[in-house]
Amino acid sequence: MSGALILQDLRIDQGTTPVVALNQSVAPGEVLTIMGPSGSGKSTALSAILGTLAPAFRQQGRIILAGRDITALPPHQRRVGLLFQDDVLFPHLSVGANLAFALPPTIKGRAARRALVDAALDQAELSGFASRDPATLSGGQRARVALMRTLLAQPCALLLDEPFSRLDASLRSQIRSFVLSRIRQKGLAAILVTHDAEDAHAAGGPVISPLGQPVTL
Ligand SMILES: Nc1ncnc2c1ncn2[C@@H]1O[C@H](COP(=O)(O)OP(=O)(O)OP(=O)(O)O)[C@@H](O)[C@H]1O
Repeated sequence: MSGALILQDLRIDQGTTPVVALNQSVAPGEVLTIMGPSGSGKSTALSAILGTLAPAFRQQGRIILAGRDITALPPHQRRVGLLFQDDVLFPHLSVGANLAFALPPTIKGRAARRALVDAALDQAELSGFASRDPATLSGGQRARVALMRTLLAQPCALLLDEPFSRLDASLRSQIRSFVLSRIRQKGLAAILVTHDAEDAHAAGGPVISPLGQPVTL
């Protein structure tokens, strides 16, 4: 299911200091980029959307995803996926089992679950990798499996927290294109947090600070 992610006067304060102030609508398939110096509130904005904001902060405003007000929902009911730089696969599970673990429990039956895992591996150009040990994958292969695992949970929106920063330059642009093409193909509303102007440029959407000011690249 896809739909817009609407941050309606989302405001997060720490004491009397505003950390996040966003009034923004992200269309299906669009990527909003949030940039800013260390400590400026980028991760705080993502935590609020995920539903994991620390108690030290005060939150106001509403978060609407695909027509549903998710502001007060617990994280597992929000259908918001997260991809981050240290995304690790479970080392004791095969690649296929790592992917199957992410599938919603509503998808029943071994054959149906297996078919979805195989289709995800195909899309990641990793057909035949289901029984592989994650430790035997290259960095790029691991990054593609981590993305497919996030997508198999069938999120409506995808948050990307510096997801490419551990990859070297050539792999970075390859994985970035792969991630962006999946976002467009699935029509996911996405928010990218990055320090990298090239990432922001490739994302193609608006670029703003956690306080909602436009950022010039
Ligand atoms: N759990 C917490 N409890 C209290 N204050 C916090 C907590 N997490 C972050 N902060 C503070 O909130 C502010 C925003 O932090 P945040 O992590 O959102 O910044 P950031 O832009 O993501 O930084 P970085 O680029 O370094 O990851 C900072 O002043 C930080 O010290």
